[in-house]
Amino acid sequence: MKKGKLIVFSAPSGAGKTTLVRYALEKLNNIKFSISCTTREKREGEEHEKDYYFLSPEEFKTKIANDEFVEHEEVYRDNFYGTLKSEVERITAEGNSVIFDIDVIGALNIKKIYGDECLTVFVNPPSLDILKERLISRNTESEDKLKQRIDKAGIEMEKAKEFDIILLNDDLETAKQKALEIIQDFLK
Ligand SMILES: Nc1nc2c(ncn2[C@@H]2O[C@H](COP(=O)(O)OP(=O)(O)O)[C@@H](O)[C@H]2O)c(=O)[nH]1
Ligand SMILES: Nc1ncnc2c1ncn2[C@@H]1O[C@H](COP(=O)(O)OP(=O)(O)O)[C@@H](O)[C@H]1O
Repeated sequence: MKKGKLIVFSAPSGAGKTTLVRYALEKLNNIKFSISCTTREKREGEEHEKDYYFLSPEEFKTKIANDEFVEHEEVYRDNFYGTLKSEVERITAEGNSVIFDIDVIGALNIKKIYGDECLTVFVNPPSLDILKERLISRNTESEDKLKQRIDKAGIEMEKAKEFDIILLNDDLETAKQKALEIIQDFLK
């Protein structure tokens, strides 16, 4: 059986990585989503064990103590996120490749661990103003959470050059097709 590879999509909040990752998962059957753990509250429409493993801070800390994470971080104030070793093992053991939707630091850490077996894709918004508009129109964040995400975006965008590929998400259809091409090319 061919060993699975790792594809990491990353971007500032609101750039469109979740939209692109969901599209790729719909279209390609040899990639599976790495479900992360998080301590943030569940948004409307999200499901436990599908979008995230929604954990209490205590449950999250236990997993850190038991060394269950490949990487983990406090991405936003008081909100922890982490990739489980068991997710990567489960998916690659089935012969599938893993697709991640994680933050910029997490992405670069995964790349350090897995090297050439891993492709990092930075989803670039056309501009910071458009990023803000998308986040506002998604309508999922309080004023405070929105500000945290926007404040972090500039620093995250400076890291784009450390990624294997930068994917511009301006016209959504074009970006979706480009995302499929990038993944299929890497998995060839
Ligand atoms: N390092 C790391 N970041 C993660 C993980 N899971 C999700 N994230 C990132 O955490 C950030 C916040 O995610 P989320 O709360 O879903 O908000 P959104 O980006 O605004 O949709 C995003 O950049 C996610 O990609 C993970 O396992 N590890
Ligand atoms: N190319 C695009 N043009 C317009 N809106 C977009 C585009 N890509 C994504 N969006 C919208 O922008 C918002 C943020 O996208 P999302 O995938 O949640 O971003 P992220 O996961 O990076 O935080 C969502 O409401 C999504 O529908």
